[in-house]
Amino acid sequence: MLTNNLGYPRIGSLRQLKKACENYWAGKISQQQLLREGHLIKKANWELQKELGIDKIPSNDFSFYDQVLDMSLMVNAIPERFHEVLLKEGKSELDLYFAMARGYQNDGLDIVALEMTKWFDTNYHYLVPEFRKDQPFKLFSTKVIDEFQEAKYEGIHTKPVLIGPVSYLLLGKEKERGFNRIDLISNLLPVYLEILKKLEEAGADWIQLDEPSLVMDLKNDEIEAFQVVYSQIRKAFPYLKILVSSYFGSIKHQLDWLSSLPICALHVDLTRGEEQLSDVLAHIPADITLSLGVVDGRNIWINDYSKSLNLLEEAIQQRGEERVWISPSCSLIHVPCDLELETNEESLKSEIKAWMAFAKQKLEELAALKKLVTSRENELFSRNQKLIQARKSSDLVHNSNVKEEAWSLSRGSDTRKNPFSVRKILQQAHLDLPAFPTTTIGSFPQTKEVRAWRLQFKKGLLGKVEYENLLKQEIKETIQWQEEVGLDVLVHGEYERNDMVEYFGEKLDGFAFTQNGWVQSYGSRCVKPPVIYGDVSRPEAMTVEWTSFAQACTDKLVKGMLTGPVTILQWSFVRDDQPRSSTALQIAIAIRKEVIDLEKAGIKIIQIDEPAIREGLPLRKEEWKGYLDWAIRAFRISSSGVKNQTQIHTHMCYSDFNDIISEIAEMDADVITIECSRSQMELLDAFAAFQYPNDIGPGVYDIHSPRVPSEEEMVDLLEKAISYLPQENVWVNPDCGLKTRQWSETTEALKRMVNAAQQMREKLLVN
Ligand SMILES: CN1c2c(nc(N)[nH]c2=O)NC[C@@H]1CNc1ccc(C(=O)N[C@@H](CCC(=O)N[C@@H](CCC(=O)N[C@@H](CCC(=O)O)C(=O)O)C(=O)O)C(=O)O)cc1
Ligand SMILES: N[C@@H](CCS)C(=O)O
Ligand SMILES: [Zn+2]
Repeated sequence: MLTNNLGYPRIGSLRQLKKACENYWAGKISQQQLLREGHLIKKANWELQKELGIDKIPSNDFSFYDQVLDMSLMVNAIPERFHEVLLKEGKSELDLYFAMARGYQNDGLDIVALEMTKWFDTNYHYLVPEFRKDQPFKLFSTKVIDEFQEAKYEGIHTKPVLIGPVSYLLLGKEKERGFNRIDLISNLLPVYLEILKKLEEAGADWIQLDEPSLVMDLKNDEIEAFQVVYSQIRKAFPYLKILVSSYFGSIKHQLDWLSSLPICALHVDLTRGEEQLSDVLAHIPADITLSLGVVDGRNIWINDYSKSLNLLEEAIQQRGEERVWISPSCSLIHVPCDLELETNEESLKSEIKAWMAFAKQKLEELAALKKLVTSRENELFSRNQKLIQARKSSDLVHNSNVKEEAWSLSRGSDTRKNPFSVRKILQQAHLDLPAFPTTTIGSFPQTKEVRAWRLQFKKGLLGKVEYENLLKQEIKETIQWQEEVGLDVLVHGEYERNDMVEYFGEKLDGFAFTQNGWVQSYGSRCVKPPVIYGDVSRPEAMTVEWTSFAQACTDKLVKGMLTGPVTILQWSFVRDDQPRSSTALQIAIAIRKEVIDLEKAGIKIIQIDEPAIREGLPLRKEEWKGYLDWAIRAFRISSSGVKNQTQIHTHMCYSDFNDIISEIAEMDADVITIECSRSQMELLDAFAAFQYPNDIGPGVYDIHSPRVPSEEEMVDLLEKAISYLPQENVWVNPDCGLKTRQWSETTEALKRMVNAAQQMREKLLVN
């Protein structure tokens, strides 16, 4: 029986890739140095996997920015606006690649980046391929072949990984009307065939084609595309072994037609739909190898060997050891690299650490399971089972007061005192805001200085009072600056937060956090998801002091800034010993208390960010209702403890709301700010069609790109916005927080944004 890995984290265990990319973008290192750093990470990953005894080691799982963007470059899906980059002196394929990811504002060019969106239900973001009618494809980037050769040169025979052609098309977007992107399959397939030919010539035997769209609801023409693609591949390459890999859910609903797909191996995610195994065994022909994803690639808890071995044994009995592989459920890019780097008892108690496994430890688990399949009479097994039992009964996990509070929550705790129409009038009187009120989403640039102060504080090199005074000075200056620019609703800037989820994780009981547990979120940006191990409660106020300080610096309104329960849940590693809904409820109660305390402290506007509500949506529609019921209720519980006059904002980004607009309306936030600029306000279609009643701030400034939009662009976007929405409901704001931007970009962009709002007021004779 073989062990099979689908993908390994590519950021480097100390985030070497982040640092190298950012240095390259800043012109501090050469392209050669960047490529060298990439090579070192790949080499280290391949060697580690070999050392740990992984039989099928992936290549092309590395990426300098994003694996979907890599595919777009491979098949030459490069929108025309980027073509000029290569004509500029000294610009290479890699510069073109980064231009597509980040936009390009240089050498007299001003090019908007590709759109970015969530990778299925994860906190990873990919760059959306753009498709046009009858679009031709051709082989452009040979990265997959180069990386196979690179590994071969290091003495490692790898299994190249590509996103399968059907999922690649489904992940993209039609950029003009009158066609369906799946119809491009006949143009795309020849490029895949050409690549497979080159890989075969280079000596590859197994190829992994990731088709995560298999876990979604597929239309007939999409199923037909699967059938055409894989039979053509088999016809062209009778000796190449194709592993089709599904993940993030069950494929039970596809088995009727999947059973006749001419492939050599199929990967299934048994951590999400363990019950599918018996159906898979019954439907998938016995000569097809099954790669069983028994080790959770989305969470950090140790594997329960007893449970995994039961599944593996069921499969082995049916089709023999040689036709069963042991795998993580999906690529390991969604978990941090190495638990051994966690040595701080204060943030992660050793008792809890013993229940956890990161990417490296998960590979060790695969190797252990391979050993244990022959016999459980082994120290590895008994030690594992002891830890599983210890976690179940640990006092660290259970808090009866918290459970009691959740059970006894009074009826009506999830409803504001009056409907929005009443609240709007009261809030207008209370807040006295102009038409097209301007605001920002919360964070201001997290400069090197701010991060360095925090690092020094954490290392004990800076005292608490000194650290807090530095942050207060920063807040004071930010407030003054916002007043000067003329923004209407100010924010304190979130300087005290390392991250909008990790910060709350550090303040709440029931959470542990890591020193080095980085996971890629997009490009060079990483997060350290906190670990929810036990019942959640709020020992003390978390943001009141900072917000009150900011409010004391100005007569203008300062908006309190919180992260919502669903987002805290979604962006943490969660408990797997109770339903997500129970954990969400506990967090909601904690946030509700914070909202009430902010109101008591005189804060009149409070924003509860919920960018991950859409991301948490189950991948299959039939499961949506169950999720939305508890997720929306959690938000409502967190936000409904305040008076009518207190204005509740929420914020969402990277999401398409078309299909959940009525639930978004049920959240009943007084104002919702959303990301809209890259998609040119397309998202507002849904709000308009639904006649969304509350206020909306459609983002007019794409904060993911260093590019500064012009005032005219923002006016254009606002004009578009009021063609969808009643103008009295429209707010003016960027797409998201500004923590990743430089001050120079922020200053210019926000001045232009305030001017754009003023232009709208003048044009429409409102104030
Ligand atoms: C809004 N988004 C968020 C998502 N998920 C989150 N958990 N948080 C989010 O804000 N998902 C959707 C979107 C987009 N995603 C991201 C994700 C990450 C960032 C981001 O800016 N990340 C920062 C890291 C933030 C952080 O924790 N910083 C630490 C500093 C740690 C550090 O690097 N220290 C250095 C020393 C300081 C220095 O010299 O820079 C060191 O130790 O060497 C902190 O502030 O304390 C990133 O840089 O990747 C944005 C959007
Ligand atoms: N308040 C947060 C929201 C990010 S989604 C910020 O401004 O960074
Ligand atoms: Zn956001």
